[in-house]
Amino acid sequence: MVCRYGEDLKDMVKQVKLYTKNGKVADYIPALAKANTNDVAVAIYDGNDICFSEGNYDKKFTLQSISKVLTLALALIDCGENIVFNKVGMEPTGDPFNSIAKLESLNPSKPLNPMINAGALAVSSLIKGKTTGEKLDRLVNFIKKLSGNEEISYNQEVAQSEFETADLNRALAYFMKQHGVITGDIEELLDFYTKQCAIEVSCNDLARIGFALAHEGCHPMTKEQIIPREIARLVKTFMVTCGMYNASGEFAIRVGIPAKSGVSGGIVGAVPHKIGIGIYSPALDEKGNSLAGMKLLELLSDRYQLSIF
Ligand SMILES: NC(=O)CC[C@H](N)C(=O)O
Repeated sequence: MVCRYGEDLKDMVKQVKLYTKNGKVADYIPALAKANTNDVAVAIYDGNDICFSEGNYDKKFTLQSISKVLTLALALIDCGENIVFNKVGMEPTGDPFNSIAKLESLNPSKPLNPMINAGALAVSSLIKGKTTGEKLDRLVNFIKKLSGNEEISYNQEVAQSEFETADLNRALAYFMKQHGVITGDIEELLDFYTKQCAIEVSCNDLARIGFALAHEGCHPMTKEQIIPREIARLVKTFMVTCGMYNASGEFAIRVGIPAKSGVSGGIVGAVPHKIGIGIYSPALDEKGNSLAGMKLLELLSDRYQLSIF
């Protein structure tokens, strides 16, 4: 395939593969420990139904924290800004993604933003649906539309593995219930949250999701407005300020692309009005971001002047 990014991507993937040696796959969710540390894959979508891909770009992995961007968009569609931001704030934390510290020290104890686990749990509790199954179906359908992939579903083994070991997330959720941030049954919420995190995608899917976000929530083919413009703008802003957890500041300086990572090693990037990027490389740094993935985004940003700043 003759393309603008083709040869460059090959070189870049080769370069960043070295970084995988310095990272570790997440193992606090036991099923994630099976990932192959050396994997690096990337896909870029420019809206012309041509995906420039390199590495094992069709390999499936779970969304993990990337799902937080999508549940935020859906909760905003479902409930509107007032209700959502009554439960969760808009400020970066500077703390690890699963930290409980600020929940206790702040008054009221509402989570600082929707990209940390506490905030994401509060947001997930707002998704409309009578049962966990109904909520999950709505979320999966939303992701099917954004990615244009009808096959999207969740990985039961990863969901179960996280559900059985998610005691820190349980603690966050019970703490917030005690303080009136969350209402409803916490085990049901954990069931939904761990399934949402276990939704599987490939780099190609992520690149298409990134593209839709980059183009104000509009589907490139059908031109359907899947996410209202204002919500797409809001979500991308959170990706810039909080998308890489407590590495978001440095990432904004070095890369400058609205992006969201997950502990499976995935990253979605949305370059406004240009391209969507999907990356998979499960070797993580100590903050839980894909090492080779972040380096690859830095190379891409430099090479094609993709920083929004
Ligand atoms: N940073 C992440 O990707 C975290 C997501 C993971 N499911 C958790 O809640 O711990």
